[in-house]
Amino acid sequence: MLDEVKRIILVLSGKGGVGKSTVSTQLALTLKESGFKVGLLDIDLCGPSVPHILNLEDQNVHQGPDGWVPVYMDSEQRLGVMSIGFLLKSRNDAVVWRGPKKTSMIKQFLEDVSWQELDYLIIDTPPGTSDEHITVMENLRNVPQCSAIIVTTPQQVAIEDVRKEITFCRKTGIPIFGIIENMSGYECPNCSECTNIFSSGGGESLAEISKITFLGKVPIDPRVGMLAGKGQAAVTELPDSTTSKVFIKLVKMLSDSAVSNS
Ligand SMILES: Nc1ncnc2c1ncn2[C@@H]1O[C@H](COP(=O)(O)OP(=O)(O)OP(=O)(O)O)[C@@H](O)[C@H]1O
Ligand code: SF4
Repeated sequence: MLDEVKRIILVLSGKGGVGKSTVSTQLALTLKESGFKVGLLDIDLCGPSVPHILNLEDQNVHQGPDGWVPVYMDSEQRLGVMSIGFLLKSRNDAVVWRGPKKTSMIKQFLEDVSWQELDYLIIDTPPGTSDEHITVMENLRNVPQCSAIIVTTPQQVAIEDVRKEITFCRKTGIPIFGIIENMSGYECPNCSECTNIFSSGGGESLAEISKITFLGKVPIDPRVGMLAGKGQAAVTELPDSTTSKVFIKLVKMLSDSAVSNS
């Protein structure tokens, strides 16, 4: 049930492993820490990693009178989470469904979760442009205040896939809020020096060429990798890190754009 959701952000990536779930979870946690009411919906049916990242793997969802009740991260219920992972017996259970079954599962995820009132619903999608994306786009096309954040790494191969993602959003009519470049250089946990091990700036230049807002560069930071599995936010655990600053800025950009749209 999306009637009480003020704003939906789809998190997309052209390739797997670029840090889409890390961005989705850190964005959701930063929004929660900034005082918003947030939902995080993981529709990566073949590799749901959100329950693991948020340390919620032993949790189950149950049916309430108004639909599935999300798993809450906190007693004040400021961050609710729903993932196919909660419905699988083990993290290693693969979901081998064909198109129609996947489509109906995603529709249920979009329609039957009892989110209550939310400022933001973050949707973590699988990589690429699959059946899941088409179903989500078809169902959200007419929802006001729905936009996409595209996650990429700086390398050329990832950038090529992002171009396809941009075309997909433009064809399906979902506005792109911006592009975020993850794994952009390596931030040393000791002295915070950032070294560009690979190329850097590919996402930024693609954003410029495509006239899309660039949302920032998140470096490879081993400490951020270690937050996965603990459910902790970079903004609270690593407040001085570049990652924390990028997410605080992103939340401000989202809030400012909500004000300018209203
Ligand atoms: N900025 C970062 N610094 C350090 N480690 C990171 C960073 N971003 C992601 N990682 C690590 O990289 C791995 C892949 O990240 P993540 O699961 O977020 O990618 P993904 O794009 O969602 O992958 P998939 O689509 O295959 O599920 C994880 O182990 C994660 O902890
Ligand atoms: S970046 Fe600085 S602290 Fe990190 S390994 Fe190099 S010299 Fe040492």
